Amino acid sequence: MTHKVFIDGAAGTTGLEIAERLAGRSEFSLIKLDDTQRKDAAARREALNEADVAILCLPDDAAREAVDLLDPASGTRVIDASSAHRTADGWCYGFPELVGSDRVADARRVSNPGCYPTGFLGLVAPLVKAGLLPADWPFTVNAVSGYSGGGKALIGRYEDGDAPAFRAYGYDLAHKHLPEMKTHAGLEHPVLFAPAVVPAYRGMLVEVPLHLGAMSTDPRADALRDALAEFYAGSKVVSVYRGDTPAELLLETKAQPDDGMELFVFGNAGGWNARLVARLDNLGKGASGAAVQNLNLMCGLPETAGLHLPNA
Ligand SMILES: NC(=O)C1=CN([C@@H]2O[C@H](COP(=O)(O)OP(=O)(O)OC[C@H]3O[C@@H](n4cnc5c(N)ncnc54)[C@H](OP(=O)(O)O)[C@@H]3O)[C@@H](O)[C@H]2O)C=CC1
Ligand SMILES: CC(=O)N[C@@H](CCC(=O)OP(=O)(O)O)C(=O)O
Repeated sequence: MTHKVFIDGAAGTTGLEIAERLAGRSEFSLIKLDDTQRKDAAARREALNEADVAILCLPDDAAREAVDLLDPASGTRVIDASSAHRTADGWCYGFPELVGSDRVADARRVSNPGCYPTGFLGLVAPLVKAGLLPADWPFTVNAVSGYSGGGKALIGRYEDGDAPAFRAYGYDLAHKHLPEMKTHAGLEHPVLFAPAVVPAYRGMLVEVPLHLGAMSTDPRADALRDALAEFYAGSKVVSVYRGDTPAELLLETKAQPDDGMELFVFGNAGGWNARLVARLDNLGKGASGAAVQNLNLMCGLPETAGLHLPNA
């Protein structure tokens, strides 16, 4: 069976990387709109309703509009890469390792996680669920992202303009990723989120520093690492680092696409402090790779087919 897929926003950063991952896969045929039609509501409506699966790679408002363009009787299933539906009723949060592959496979509406939340939730959600980290803890997230995380506009600023060496932002403390981090980790308080951008195209480090000794659950770093390793034991996408503590974690300026996510747990000798770190590609598990993983599941195909993974 060939699945008809329409990428709405196919000319954008996330859309192009999804098409690249689907190229050459005979299980899918892509519905394409040319440059004169790609923002035309009538053409998009037709393509959206013709598709078996529509993947929305659009700004939030345009993603909501795309959902409105769907005929209520349409059988089209949706994967939304935007942040429009990540905590919305009736949408499955498209993080199969956390919500269960079966739920994604059966869903009609799947909201792809944000790139930063993928790192944060990948680290924290299983540990809160296991009772190792308290749900009422005031979590902090420090993160750096490659500039493709900001889509075409930020890519233009870095590649055509005067690229800053380091760009910290989010000082309004109201980043759009806050609701999904709180909701899907099952937290009582919003996280304190400090994002930044570095002059590399792709890649991110998402770090959660923890004062373990001040927690009611009094966990140890080794126990957190063991719990994460057990939780992701069956995953081909998420892995937990078990080696010696590296002196540094690096993002490469010319990194290749990578759809995996590696989790690290570092702790000090006294057991008071820990740093949880996720290393991922914002366009891999943070966006396009995750969308293709979800698409595979929704179409009953091997979960990691077409992904940029060593053993896929
Ligand atoms: N980049 C990343 O790492 C990640 C992105 N996302 C999310 O994915 C979505 C897409 O992001 P990204 O690919 O980076 O963004 P881009 O800006 O690179 O691409 C968005 C595309 O949508 C097109 N577009 C805008 N409005 C409409 C419309 N009304 N109808 C049809 N097409 C439209 C744009 O057209 P034009 O080319 O003319 O501007 C552009 O091609 C966003 O919601 C983003 O937040 C999620 C996780 C990570
Ligand atoms: C570097 C950069 O600008 N990143 C984006 C997030 C990218 C992403 O995850 O997209 P969603 O917002 O759809 O989740 C930001 O901070 O707004």
